[in-house]
Amino acid sequence: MDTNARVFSAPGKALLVGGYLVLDPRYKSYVVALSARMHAMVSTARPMDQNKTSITVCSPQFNNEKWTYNLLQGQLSVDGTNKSKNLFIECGIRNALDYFDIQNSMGFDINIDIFSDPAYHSSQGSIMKQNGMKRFNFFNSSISEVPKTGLGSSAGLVTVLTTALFSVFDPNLDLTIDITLRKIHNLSQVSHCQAQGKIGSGFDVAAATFGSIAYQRFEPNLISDLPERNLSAKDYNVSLQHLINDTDWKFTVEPVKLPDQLRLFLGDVNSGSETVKLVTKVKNWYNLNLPKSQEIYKEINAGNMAFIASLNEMNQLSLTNPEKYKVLINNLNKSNKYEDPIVLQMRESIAKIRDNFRLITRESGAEIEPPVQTELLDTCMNLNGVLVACIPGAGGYDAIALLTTEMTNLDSQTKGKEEFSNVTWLDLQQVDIGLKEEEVVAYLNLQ
Ligand SMILES: Nc1ncnc2c1ncn2[C@@H]1O[C@H](COP(=O)(O)OP(=O)(O)OP(=O)(O)O)[C@@H](O)[C@H]1O
Ligand SMILES: C[C@@](O)(CCOP(=O)(O)O)CC(=O)O
Repeated sequence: MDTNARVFSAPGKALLVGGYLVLDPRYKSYVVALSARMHAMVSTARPMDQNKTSITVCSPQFNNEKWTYNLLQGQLSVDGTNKSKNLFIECGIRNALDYFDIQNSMGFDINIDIFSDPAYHSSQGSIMKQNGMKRFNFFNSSISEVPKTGLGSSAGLVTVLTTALFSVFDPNLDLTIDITLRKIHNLSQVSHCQAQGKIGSGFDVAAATFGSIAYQRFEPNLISDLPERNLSAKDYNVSLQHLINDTDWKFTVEPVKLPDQLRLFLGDVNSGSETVKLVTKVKNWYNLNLPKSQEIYKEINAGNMAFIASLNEMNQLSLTNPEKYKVLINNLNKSNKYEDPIVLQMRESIAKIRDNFRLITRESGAEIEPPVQTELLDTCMNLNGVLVACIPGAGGYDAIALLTTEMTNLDSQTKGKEEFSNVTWLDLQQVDIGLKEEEVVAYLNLQ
C-alpha cells in the first residue's frame, strides 16, 4: 500500500418512522444512524502501462473478491477477471469518473478496500480479525452468499466509495465543509439510485452522509431526468455536474438525536423480505384505492409527526427539568406499565402507525406487519424498559426495532424464551455523525 492512503467511513441506518410515506417528498421520516459503519481505504499506485488506468475495489472480508474496471482512451470497461457483477461499485465508479470528467489515463491505478462492521451481516461461519482498534468478521463466501441484516450496506458502500474517489480527484477534500458533503451526498444518491433500479427514497444514503436525521426526500425526477449515458457521454457529464453542483435538491436533513438515556435496539429476525416487492405492492394498492389510501397515509403521517414530537418533548424535558426526567427514566426502568403523558403519546402514535400498516398489509398483500411480527412486537411491549416496539423501514420479516431505556437488558429478559428464538439483538447504538475520515493505522495488521 502507498503512504498516500486515506480511509472514510459512513454509518448504517434504521428508519424508525416514515416507511413508504418517505417515498413521497411531502412526508417526513425519522432516521437513526447506527454505530455499525462501512469503510473504504483508498490508495494509488503507478501502473505498469501508463496509458491505462485501473480502479480495483476489493472486499477482503468476503473471499477477497475484487472488482476491477479499466479506463482506456476515455472508455471504462469491466475487467474480464471479475467473478461477479457489483452494480453498486460499478455505478459509483462510473458516476465519479463522469462527474470529474476523467477521460484519460491518470498515471496511476486506484485501489480501494471495503470493510463492513460486524452487525451488517449474520456472523455465522465467520472468523473475527482485530487489531485492538477495529474488528471485522471474515467469511469464506462471496458478499451475495452471506445473509445481511438490512442496515443499508449498499448505501454505506456507495457513499464511502464515492468519498474515496473524491479524495483521489480532489486531494484537498475536507469533510467538514458542508458544500463538499452535499456534493458527495448528491453524487452518491445518483449512483445508488441507478444501481438499485430507482426504487428508494434515498434516506439510507442521506443517513450515511449526514448521520441521524429527520429526512424528506428530493423529487425523484432529479435523477430520472438525467440523459442516457450511452447516447452521449458529454451530455451526461455536463448534466451530472449541473445536477451535483448547481441544482437545489430541496431535500430536508435536520439533525436529530434520540433522547438522553434512551437507546435503540434492533432485533434481526433470521429471515428476510424483499423491499422492492413490498414497495411495488404498496404502490399498486395506493393507486387502486385512492382517495381512501391517501386518508390512510395521512393517518400514518399524523402518527409519525406525533412520535417525532414526543421525542422532541423528551429531549426538551431532559434539558429543562433533569430531575423530573430522571424520575421518568427510573420509573420506566422498573416497569413497562409506567404511564407518563409523553410516554403515552409516544405509544399511542406508534399504535396508530401499526394499526394502519396492518390494514395495508391485509388489503395490499404486502406483508409489512404480518401476524407473527405483531405477536412478537406485542410481546416486546411487555418487557421492562421498553417504550415502544415497531417494524423499521419496509417492515416484513427483516427486523424489529425497540426504543428502550439505556439500562434495559434485553438479553437477560429474552434469553431461552421460545417467543424470541428467532431474534438476535444486534450490538448497536445510535450515532449522530455521518461520513467521516478515519485513521489509516486502525485498519492495518488485522489478525
Ligand atoms: N462489504 C461489501 N463489499 C462489496 N459489496 C458490498 C459490501 N457490502 C454490501 N455490498 C453490496 O451491497 C449489496 C447489498 O445491498 P442491499 O441494498 O441488498 O442490502 P443492504 O443495503 O445491506 O440492506 P437494505 O437495503 O435492506 O437496507 C451487496 O449485494 C453488494 O453488492
Ligand atoms: C419502503 C421504504 O420507505 C423503506 C425501506 O427501508 P429498509 O430498506 O427496509 O430499511 C423504501 C425507501 O424509503 O427507500
